[in-house]
Amino acid sequence: MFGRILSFIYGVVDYIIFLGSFLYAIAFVGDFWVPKTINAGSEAEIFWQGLLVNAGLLGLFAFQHSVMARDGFKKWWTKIIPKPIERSTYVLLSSLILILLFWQWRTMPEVIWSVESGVWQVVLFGFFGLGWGLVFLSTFMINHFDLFGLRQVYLHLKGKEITPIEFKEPGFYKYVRHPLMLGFIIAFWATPYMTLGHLVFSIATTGYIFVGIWFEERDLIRYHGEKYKEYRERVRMLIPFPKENLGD
Ligand SMILES: C[S@@+](CC[C@H](N)C(=O)[O-])C[C@H]1O[C@@H](n2cnc3c(N)ncnc32)[C@H](O)[C@@H]1O
Repeated sequence: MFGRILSFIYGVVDYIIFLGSFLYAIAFVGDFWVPKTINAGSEAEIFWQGLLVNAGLLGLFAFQHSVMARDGFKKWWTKIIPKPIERSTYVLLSSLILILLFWQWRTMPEVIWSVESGVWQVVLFGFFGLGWGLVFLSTFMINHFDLFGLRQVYLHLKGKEITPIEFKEPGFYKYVRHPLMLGFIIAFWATPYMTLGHLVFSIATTGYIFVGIWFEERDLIRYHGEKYKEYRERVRMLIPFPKENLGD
């Protein structure tokens, strides 16, 4: 019982760290409210140095996120750490790498575009908010508490078996297969003030999202077989229009 309570506390603490880093990410990318943002903080003296540091930070996040989410890694990893805290540990490491990124990010202030019109600024901020809203709501449509490890430590606390999440098509998932990723793409690109640093961030994260989707769908087909294949035939990856309307 003691171990179960400890696992639960570990899961809750990880979730709080995740929530803090997620909220910070909104302000970091949006370039408001917090002292260190994508455009505010330390600038590398040599351009290539800054680019290398930023690429390294983004690469580290992508590497951790991709490797630790794979089945083969999980099988090996759960011989070392207990299964109920596997997801929480994944979430914790992701959050810590994000915090490292916020802290060590080098600004690259060269302006790529700057929207002066007040109306367009509001429109772009609206899309920025819409993107984050899409991310947040999509997590609840799949299973917010499973994605961030709380469900697993709760079931363990109650002495119940940890069952996998079934394939489903709730809410936004009826229109696109990856609404959460679509939300990130919108939030990362919708800005009235695009600097070179922000552009590097947006290009790298968008590229990584496509790689992540490829890996995720490979796993989803393995778990859910024909059901997911049929879903993929019928529903688009990211563009929320019925397939037949765009004729592919
Ligand atoms: C961070 S969520 C992202 C989901 C999706 N890629 C998106 O952008 O909305 C990743 C988890 O969602 C699960 N997942 C993705 N689509 C699903 C679906 N239609 N039904 C159930 N689980 C799904 C994957 O197996 C994975 O564990």
